[in-house]
Order: sequence, then C-alpha cells, then structure tokens
Amino acid sequence: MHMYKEIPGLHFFPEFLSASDCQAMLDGALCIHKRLKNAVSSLTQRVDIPQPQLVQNDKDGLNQQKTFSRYTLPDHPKSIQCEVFSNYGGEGHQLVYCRGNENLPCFIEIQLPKVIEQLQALNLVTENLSSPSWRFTMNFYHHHKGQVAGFPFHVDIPANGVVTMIMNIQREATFEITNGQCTEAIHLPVGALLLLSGESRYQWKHRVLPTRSTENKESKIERVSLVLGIK
Ligand SMILES: O=C(O)CCC(=O)C(=O)O
Ligand SMILES: [Fe+2]
Repeated sequence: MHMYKEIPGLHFFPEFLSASDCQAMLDGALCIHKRLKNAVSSLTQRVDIPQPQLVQNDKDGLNQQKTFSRYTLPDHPKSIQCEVFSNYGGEGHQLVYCRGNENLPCFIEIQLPKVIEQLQALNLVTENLSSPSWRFTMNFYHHHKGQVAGFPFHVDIPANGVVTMIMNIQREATFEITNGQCTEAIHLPVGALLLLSGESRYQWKHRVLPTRSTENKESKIERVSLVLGIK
C-alpha cells in the first residue's frame, strides 16, 4: 500500500485486483452496458446536482445540471435499478449509478468481502459503517476525438458515501488530486484500488486526465472504472 503523507485519508493499492478479477468485472460492466443499450428507460429527467462548495466556482468543473434516465435491468437472479448520465464529466464519459445494496450488480457483490477486509484493516469500518449501505458507480470512458475521455476536477458528492473507492479495471490512467497548494499525480495501473477518505475525500478535488487513444473508433469504450461508496 502507498500513502501520501501530505494527503490524509488517501490509500493507494497499485495491485489490489488480479488480472482475472479485472477481466471478470470488466465483462460484468460491459454486459450491463449492453443491456442498457437494449432497454427502455422508465424515466428521463433533469436534475440539479449541486457540486460541493470547494469546486462550485471552478469554471472547468462539472456542470450541476444533469439529465439522467432510469432503467430496471435483469441481473440474474434479481433485477436492479440504475441511473444513467450521458456526458456526465464531459463528452465521452457515461456514468451509471446504482444506489443501495439491492441494486448492486452480482459481479460486484462477490468482490465486497475483499473490499470490506481492506476497510477493516485500515480501521475505516467504525460503528456506523458496520452495516454498510453501498453506492456503486460504473464509469464508461469512450473514444472521443482521438482521445480516451477523462473526468474533470470534482469532489465526490456527499451522497456517494464517506469512503469512496476507485477500481481501475481496463486501462491505465493518470489520476490527479489537489488541494490548491499541493498537487499529486498518481499513475493508476490496471488492478489498482484508490481509496479516498477523510480530508482527501472532502477537502481535495480530483480528476482523471484524458489520454491519447491508440484506437480509431469514435464512441468505443476504452476505459472502465468502478467506484464503490460506503455509508
Ligand atoms: O475513473 C476514475 O478513475 C475516477 C472516477 C471518479 O473520480 C468518480 O467516479 O468519482
Ligand atoms: Fe471522483
């Protein structure tokens, strides 16, 4: 594990997931993506998602007005609900949000024991996290104008939980985190887990840089990241 002493609450595990875990999770996420494409939304609406104060005045930060569509999907043996935001962080970035334990896809449920064990080892599972409520985000970054889309500077919204955990499962990326005075770039290999808690989660903002693509197919999904939030 790596810690950055100037960034309290950030824990970095470059080799948390095996190649086969990553592949299984990528297959699971792409399978859900495919089902979403063929499904009919039960609701489409505009919402205001106020961004945390720290980033509210950023001119290239996230737009607070969002449009999302809600879907119910089969995920054997249950069915799950999710909300789909196209172009969440900008063009080419699609965010799929599953709120609550009942809406966790099976492919991520089976990874939870390992994640919980890690949280316990870090002493992050305190009393109010002992029966956690999970949030799960799938980020699909598409090929857009010669690049793999990124995610501009933001602070994860409070609703996403007190600890957020990013799993990098398809392709490497550069993650950047800053508090205005200090900026750290962290290279995320495939299989990495980056855990944000405390100050790093609330007082620092982060982003993922777009990267040059090696492909040439507009709209192809080139990077998937999965984010678990616990509350
Ligand atoms: O894709 C990533 O690596 C980061 C995603 C992220 O910051 C988020 O979902 O809030
Ligand atoms: Fe984030």
